[in-house]
Amino acid sequence: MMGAGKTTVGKQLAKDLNYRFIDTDETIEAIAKQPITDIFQTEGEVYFRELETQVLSQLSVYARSVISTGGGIITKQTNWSYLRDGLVVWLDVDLEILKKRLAQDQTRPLADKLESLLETRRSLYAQADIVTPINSDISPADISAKIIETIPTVLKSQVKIPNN
Ligand SMILES: Nc1ncnc2c1ncn2[C@@H]1O[C@H](COP(=O)(O)OP(=O)(O)OP(=O)(O)O)[C@@H](O)[C@H]1O
Ligand SMILES: O=C(O)C1=C[C@@H](O)[C@@H](O)[C@H](O)C1
Repeated sequence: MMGAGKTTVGKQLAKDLNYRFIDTDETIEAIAKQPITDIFQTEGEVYFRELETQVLSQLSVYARSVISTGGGIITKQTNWSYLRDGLVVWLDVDLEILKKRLAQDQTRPLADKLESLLETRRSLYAQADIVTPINSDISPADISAKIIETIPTVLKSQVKIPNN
């Protein structure tokens, strides 16, 4: 979700894992040579979503990478096939915390629909491999540590041990 801390926590996680960090929003802005707010205004959301899928499909083949995505990436079924190339993390931040973080921010075109977007998207976010609830002050370093701690359990549940 926008404002959840994907960039902040993602960068910390990449540092802790010694992985590279890539942000799909930043990549789209670099390719389109304009800010996302302008892309929404001039070309519309459907155009943005098409770019987003193409960027994700290219990035999903990268190994040893933390990829921070736009909060709406989970809304397209096609995107899930790319997301599943890695482990998907949902930063499940309380609505009140999100509202506070985004109150002063004019750079997220859909921020005024925060509450309804979260409600419609919640079940999609919940399909993540790792769900990290954030309902109080917790530092990006502590969130990153929690995610790393959970990885072996997730992998264990996904790996099928063959019969001898
Ligand atoms: N764990 C945290 N504790 C306190 N503030 C945080 C935390 N994580 C992020 N923030 C702050 O919340 C704001 C939004 O964070 P960030 O830009 O990382 O979110 P995002 O999920 O990447 O947003 P978007 O997808 O809309 O770009 C920033 O001002 C950031 O400093
Ligand atoms: O939640 C969303 O749909 C979005 C979040 C941002 O990161 C951007 O990807 C864009 O503003 C759309």
